[in-house]
Amino acid sequence: MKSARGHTGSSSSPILIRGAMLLHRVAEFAIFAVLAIATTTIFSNVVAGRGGVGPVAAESSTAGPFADAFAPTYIAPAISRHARHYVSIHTNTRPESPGGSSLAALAAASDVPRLGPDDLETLKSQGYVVVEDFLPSDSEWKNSLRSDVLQLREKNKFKIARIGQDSTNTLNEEIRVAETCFLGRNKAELRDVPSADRERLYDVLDALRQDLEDHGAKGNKLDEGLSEFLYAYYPTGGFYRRHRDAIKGSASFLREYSLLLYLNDDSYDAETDGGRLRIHMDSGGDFLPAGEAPLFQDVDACGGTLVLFESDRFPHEVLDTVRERFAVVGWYNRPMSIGDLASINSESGGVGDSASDPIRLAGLAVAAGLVTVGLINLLGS
Ligand SMILES: O=C(O)CCC(=O)C(=O)O
Ligand SMILES: [Fe+2]
Repeated sequence: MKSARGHTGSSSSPILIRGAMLLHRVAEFAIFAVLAIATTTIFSNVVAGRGGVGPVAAESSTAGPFADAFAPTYIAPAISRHARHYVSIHTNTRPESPGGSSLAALAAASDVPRLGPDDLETLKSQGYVVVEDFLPSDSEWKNSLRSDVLQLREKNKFKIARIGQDSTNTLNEEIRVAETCFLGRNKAELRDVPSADRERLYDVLDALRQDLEDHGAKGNKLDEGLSEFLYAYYPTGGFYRRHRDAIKGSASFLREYSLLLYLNDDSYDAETDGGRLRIHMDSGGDFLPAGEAPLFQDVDACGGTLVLFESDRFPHEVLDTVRERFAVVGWYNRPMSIGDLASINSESGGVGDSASDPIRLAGLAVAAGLVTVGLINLLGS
């Protein structure tokens, strides 16, 4: 017995010790991983200004060879040039978020337009939804937001829009001719031009985020601080050629839903004024694959129309404008995970407009460093 116990003891003890050591290292790594996520979150929030609606991030994705497999899971409508295939009926009194949310009361109280159950269902089933008259045509507020755009342009708050991610963020006037102004509740650059209408816009964007989070197809949490919103102004002769909003391997891949809310005035007529949004449904990325027939849906950029789509599914473009064109553009992002961190750092860098890039990248680098140290500890001894 004794010798058996002794025998057992002498061979199992190293196993136990190794097991304990391994557990210790796994725990160590877990702590590093948590620290890494916390660091990333803190940096995201610092950069985003921590308001409901954060500023930030790279503008839309860029041209480049298409790498990802793209397999639509729905049958798109027949090729369309100037027809809207889907029009969601909007009533001026939007129902509250079906599941109810902490924002529902606020939304109802301040007359914030919301998505209806049908809109959410359509988004879920086809990956995009076009909601005409999300802001009713007689909405004074829509006109006030357009005035806000003009006011911010006058105060030089708009920049010539760039394309691409971070360090590759380039001015390419063959791809895009537009001006943008990043938005966010705590955006320092906008503090000297306050606007109650813009504050209301943030409420609407927050409420939409809540609806998407509660009832969207993707089922992921949407990160308040990482969401990105901007005003886009296209002069006459403006456009934005075919592109994707979410590119694998870059921080734009955190984008779950793209949002467009048009602010054009009631006399806008897509037939004569141009500037339609074209949503592509072929199997390509930034380009239509050779030999494949074009398949797309055009959306008139009528003031008050809201468009939402899954960011990683639909290449899209803005057709040439014949008159100035106004839009709110945005992306609802999911929180960043360790997996994202690894893939973002191994490829083209983090999210960020040119001003916030270095900070964000430093944050990502610290976070990545912590993960690496954790890994080294785990593998090392
Ligand atoms: O203005 C629009 O309709 C689309 C803009 C867009 O696709 C973008 O900024 O990524
Ligand atoms: Fe886009």
